[in-house]
Formats: sequence, C-alpha cells, structure tokens
Amino acid sequence: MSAAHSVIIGIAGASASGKSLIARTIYEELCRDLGTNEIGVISEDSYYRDQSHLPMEQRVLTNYDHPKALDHQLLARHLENLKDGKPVEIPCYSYVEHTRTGESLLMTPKKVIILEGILLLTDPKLRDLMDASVFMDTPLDICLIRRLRRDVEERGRTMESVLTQYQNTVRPMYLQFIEPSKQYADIIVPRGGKNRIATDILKTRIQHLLSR
Ligand SMILES: Nc1ncnc2c1ncn2[C@@H]1O[C@H](COP(=O)(O)OP(=O)(O)O)[C@@H](O)[C@H]1O
Ligand SMILES: Nc1ccn([C@@H]2O[C@H](COP(=O)(O)O)[C@@H](O)[C@H]2O)c(=O)n1
Repeated sequence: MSAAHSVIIGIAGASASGKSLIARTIYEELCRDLGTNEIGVISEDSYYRDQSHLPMEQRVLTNYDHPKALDHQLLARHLENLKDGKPVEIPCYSYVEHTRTGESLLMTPKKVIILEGILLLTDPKLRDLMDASVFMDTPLDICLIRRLRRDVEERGRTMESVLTQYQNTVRPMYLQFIEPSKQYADIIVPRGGKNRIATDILKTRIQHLLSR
C-alpha cells in the first residue's frame, strides 16, 4: 500500500484519560504485524505553541487546555504531508519549560498513524483527516488522580500547582471544549487505556481500513 492511503485514527478525551496508553498498546501490537516503520504515534501535545520568547512567569499562566494553545494548522499540514508521502519534522515539547525544545523528530510516511490529544475532535479540519475517531470516556475523578501522580512524577510539577491548574483551566476547559467534542467520536471507550475489548475493536478496524 502506498503512503497516500495512510490510515489516521484520532484518540481524544480528558487529560490522563488513557489516550497515550491505548495509543501505545495499539502501536506495539500492530508493530508485530506491520513492522515498526509502517505505524507511528503523533501526540497533539507536540504542537503546543512555542513560547520561548516569553519569560517563565508568563508561560506558567498560559491556558494549556484552550484550543488556541495548540497549532492545529501545523498539525493538519503535517498529516496532509504524511498522507502525500512526504516526511515531516515533529516539534519536541517540554512540559517543564512550557515550550518547544527547538529540536524535532523526523517522521516518515506510515501506513497507520495514531493521533492522540485532548482537543483533536474540536477541530473540523483534523476530524476530516481522520478515518476513525475515539473518545476516552474515563471518569474525571480517576483522570485527576492519574494526572496528579503523573505530573508530579514525570512533568516536574508540585501537587499544589496541579490542583490549582486543574481548578482554574483543566476542568473548565474539559467541560467547555473537550466533553462536547465527544459527539464527533465514532467509538466511545469507557474506563481507560487498559480496556482490552476496545483495543481489539480498534485494531480490527485498522486492519479492515488497511485492506481496502
Ligand atoms: N486503566 C488504567 N489503569 C491504571 N493506570 C492507568 C490506566 N490508564 C492510564 N493509566 C495511567 O494514568 C496515567 C495517564 O495515562 P495516559 O495514557 O498518559 O493519559 P493521557 O494520554 O490521556 O493523558 C499514566 O501514568 C498511565 O500509566
Ligand atoms: N506546558 C504545558 C502543556 C500542557 N499541559 C497539560 O497537558 C495536558 C494535555 O496532555 P495529556 O498528556 O494530559 O493529554 C493538558 O490538560 C494541559 O493542561 C501542561 O500542564 N503544561
């Protein structure tokens, strides 16, 4: 199959709902059949806007859960390039510095691209580029527990900062933008990234799309 027929699966849902986990599971299991060169994962987080021109005091004030924090135009262009068989340079992002690192990762065209991110389904252009879309419908209290642990252990945050950010922006933006975008999902996955049946259904769908 040529790269022009890339299958793009979009996985959206709340922060810490299990998007990365299910994306990684599908990636690892499909790699066994397709080979590591034919499948890739792209995180919407890589497309947070560069803020290197701003001082740290200002960067921490950004609302990272509002669609305008992300460069969806660049993401859409990259997906179109990959579909056209052209490689792209995916920006690297630092949650500690709240900006792009200045480095990038080369991604070559793939048969399957798994895209994961909180606000993907809010954007009509991105939705149009997807062959199938998923919403991880994990209860918000579970997401908060997982985010708190992850952000303290992996993203250089304090418990206090995670809870303040959650109340000020993460939860309100979920209710305003992310939860309403659930209506655009083809599949709604309860409980989180370890949902075995949902993972199998998605893998079967991808295999079906590849065989067209
Ligand atoms: N079903 C689950 N059971 C236990 N831990 C989970 C489950 N799903 C995700 N996690 C953990 O919760 C955290 C957030 O999950 P992740 O997949 O990174 O979420 P997201 O990509 O949606 O932000 C990670 O530390 C992950 O290992
Ligand atoms: N500098 C940043 C950038 C993003 N965030 C938070 O990340 C969340 C999205 O990533 P997930 O892996 O959790 O889906 C989003 O809710 C932002 O609040 C951040 O805290 N700092």
